[in-house]
Amino acid sequence: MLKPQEAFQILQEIPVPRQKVHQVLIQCLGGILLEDVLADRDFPPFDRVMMDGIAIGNVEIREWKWEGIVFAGEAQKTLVHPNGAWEIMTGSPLPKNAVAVVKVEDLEFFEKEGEKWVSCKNESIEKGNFIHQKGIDILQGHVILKKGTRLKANHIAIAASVGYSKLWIESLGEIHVFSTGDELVSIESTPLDHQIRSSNSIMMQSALQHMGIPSYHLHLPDEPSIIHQAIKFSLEKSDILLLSGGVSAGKKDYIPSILKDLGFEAKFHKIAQKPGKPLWVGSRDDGKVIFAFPGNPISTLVCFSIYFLSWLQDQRTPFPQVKITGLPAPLANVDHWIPIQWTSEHAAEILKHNGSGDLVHWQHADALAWQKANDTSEELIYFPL
Ligand SMILES: Nc1nc2c(c(=O)[nH]1)N[C@H]1C(S)=C(S)[C@@H](COP(=O)(O)OP(=O)(O)OC[C@H]3O[C@@H](n4cnc5c(N)ncnc54)[C@H](O)[C@@H]3O)O[C@H]1N2
Ligand code: MOO
Repeated sequence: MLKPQEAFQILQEIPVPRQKVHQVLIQCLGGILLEDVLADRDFPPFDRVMMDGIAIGNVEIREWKWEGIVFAGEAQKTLVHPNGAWEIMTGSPLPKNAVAVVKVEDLEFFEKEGEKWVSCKNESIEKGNFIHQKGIDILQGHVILKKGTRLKANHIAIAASVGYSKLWIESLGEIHVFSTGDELVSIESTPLDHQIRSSNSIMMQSALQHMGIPSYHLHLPDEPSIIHQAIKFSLEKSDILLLSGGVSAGKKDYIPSILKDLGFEAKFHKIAQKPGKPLWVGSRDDGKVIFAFPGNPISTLVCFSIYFLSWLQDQRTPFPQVKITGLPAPLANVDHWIPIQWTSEHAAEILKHNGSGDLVHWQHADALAWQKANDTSEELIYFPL
């Protein structure tokens, strides 16, 4: 049977299907930029005041005549008197002829002969203080975001600031998530004795949502014709499908044969690992990819976190070794994913649990330690959860 390491290698060969879309900015997070984004003006576009206080033209004196007040959003003023000061707010354009800004905390405003004055006790005032100089960040026409950037929240802010309300990106379309099994009922239901509430799909959907990936969920009964129809229909709308349940050896574990009927080639089915042995991953000639996870909640969690996310993000590598207390003896010929909880920065202990159907004891898991088959070492590499 395939080892986890071999499964990772196979996954690397399966391209992640992405679509080219001109997407509204709010939905661009996580997408890959297909165009250079240019600065439409200098940044900042004017000498921007960085502190509430006064703008002055003479840094040698400590008393200035008040000339007026300017707020952010008002057009640039002019400092008329060489020893004058404009009262200014953060974000306002520096008045013409001003060379420095002094913070309000260092100032005292007072009246002299019916006129308003301002003084400062601060000894060091230098030209340029608290002025965000026009064009110092970037000049108009220069590339502010490079093609190929994977968009994070800060990139979205930059695109907005240079006037791009839409971006050409390569993005994942909606991922369709299926739970399967006649024993499962919705979260809102009161289950009968032999039923359980479905938890796998919401676990996956919430993780996808956190990554900014839209998803759609459907629950399917253990009825081959319905499963076939629903998956066929989904494949017209979605490039990536995630399924849970129905992939092991039970009489109603129809998923692998249905996926074969729908034209999918199994890249692998079953990995020599615990939990998550019956994981099925396949693709079709048109680039569609399906991950069918073993139904036990922990098996889905482990396979989703380790295999699916590493494939999707093309970047998850295990973390360096950590010393773990309480490790069980290694399994013969089967790699073991062991839930661990941190006890200090570089050490962890194992969590005792009741197998891959036990969500309860796994709630404290910080990471998954990777104990390879027959490996007796006490230091293991791990994936954070
Ligand atoms: N004879 C064999 N039996 C089993 C094998 C095997 O190799 N030979 N493998 C075992 C392993 S390992 C796992 S893991 C499970 C996986 O089975 P399936 O993928 O076929 O999943 P189901 O049978 O449909 O469900 C298993 C278990 O998980 C619960 N489940 C399913 N979906 C959900 C959901 N959305 N939310 C919460 N819980 C879910 C389901 O009720 C079952 O209790 O097979 C072993 N058997
Ligand atoms: O994959 Mo199973 O998780 O060992 O129960």
